Amino acid sequence: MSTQLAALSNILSSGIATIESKYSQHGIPFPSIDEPFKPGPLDDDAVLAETIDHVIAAAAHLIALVKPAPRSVAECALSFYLPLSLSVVVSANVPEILREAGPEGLHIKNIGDKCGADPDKMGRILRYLATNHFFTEVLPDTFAGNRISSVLDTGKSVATLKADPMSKHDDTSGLPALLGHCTDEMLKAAVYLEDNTLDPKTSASQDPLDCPFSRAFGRESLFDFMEKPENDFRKRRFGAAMHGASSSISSGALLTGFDWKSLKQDALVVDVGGGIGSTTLQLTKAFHHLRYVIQDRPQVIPDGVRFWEGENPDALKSGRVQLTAHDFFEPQPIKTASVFFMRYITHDWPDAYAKKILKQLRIAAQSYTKLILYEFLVPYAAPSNKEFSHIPGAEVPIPPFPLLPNLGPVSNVTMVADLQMMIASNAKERTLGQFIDLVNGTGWKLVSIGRSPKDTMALFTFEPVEF
Ligand SMILES: C[S@@+](CC[C@H](N)C(=O)[O-])C[C@H]1O[C@@H](n2cnc3c(N)ncnc32)[C@H](O)[C@@H]1O
Repeated sequence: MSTQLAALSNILSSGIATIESKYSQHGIPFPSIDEPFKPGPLDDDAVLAETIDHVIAAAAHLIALVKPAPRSVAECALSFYLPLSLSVVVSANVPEILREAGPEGLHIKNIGDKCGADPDKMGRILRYLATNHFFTEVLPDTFAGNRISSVLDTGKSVATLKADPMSKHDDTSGLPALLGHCTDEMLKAAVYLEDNTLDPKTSASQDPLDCPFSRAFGRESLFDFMEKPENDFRKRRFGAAMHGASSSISSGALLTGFDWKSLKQDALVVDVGGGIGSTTLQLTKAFHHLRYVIQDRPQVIPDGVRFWEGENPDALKSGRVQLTAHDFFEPQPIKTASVFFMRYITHDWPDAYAKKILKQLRIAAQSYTKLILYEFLVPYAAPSNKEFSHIPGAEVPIPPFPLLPNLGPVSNVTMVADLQMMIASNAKERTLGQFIDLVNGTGWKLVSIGRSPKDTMALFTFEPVEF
């Protein structure tokens, strides 16, 4: 019987061999960390995606085994410096400054001059990031961008960013915006996690305002907070961050987890709480025969119009895509939807509130209407007890020994999204059992779960039932 160390070593060596052979079969080199990130021809290769997940899980498992436990704790206790350092460099436009400097990089004196920060302090922050493979220290005190830092780059010139800082995140990938949202308002709220979890006044509360965000910023929702005039930059950044969230993870399950082609010509898809419409944009690119309505709070609609005017103005002009204000706690005015779709909505609300949203949609549904939720599905770190194995898509393959059933840190995006929801609104990402509990009594029944390699989210399809 193989030891854990030997089994992990085998997963790593066979995984690396598979990765190298896949790349050599396609006649392309494995991407260098010194080159900017670019989507590649193998990005949708399912075998490669699974192999990479196993390699990541094995490498993390190996580190957990071999690193002395006191060192694990001490390093973890100080790991908050990583997002904090990234926050500094993104706000100071360092990824753009270093892109303009090219592969030779720039000395910290010049970086400091260009971003108006003390060179010594900026250099120390950059060295910590380079030590963790964000950026490269090409010569002592001289830094260049690399593959990881390239995704923190808005793609705009430094001059443009300085001339119009409010628009920094408009028309970008949204990943620098996602980083900014997480390391600004969310990180400032997250430091209250311990106080909120252990305070008997808030510990068991389901009130969205009894959350760490309220402790940090006052008793108002994240959305009300964003809509204050002084938070206009944060609101625009949040819209872009949601777009970044879609581009950072494959949307495989969105497109393949439900048979969108089976919907009739001009069937209506309503993206409820659709934000600026970044998910609808992906659907419109893939499914031309459908009509789409994006509903959100009135304050969000102008940002949505601006987004569509940049991305696909014809869709608005032709009426194939419409943006309308609607409060999803109020009766749903559209009664002919083929699909009520929601991404990142149930995760924003504790069960009692999310149930109200689902009930309003059920009241407006026809017998043919489907409810589709595109959300994270929290995987247990324990083996499945097969409770829901009758639902297509509920079970996933068991990874090789000794990897955790949820592949450990491969599931971290889902795990931290769950904590992020606890911070923002006392809400949650849900396990499958928690989704079943959520829809119980709302008139919807889960009929399938669509998943796709590389997509950390799942597409849940529900059909109406009596309630
Ligand atoms: C996490 S964002 C998700 C946006 C979009 N579904 C996406 O995935 O890009 C949550 C959205 O819910 C909207 N929202 C919050 N409260 C709402 C309400 N009562 N009625 C309608 N939309 C609401 C917010 O404005 C925000 O756009």
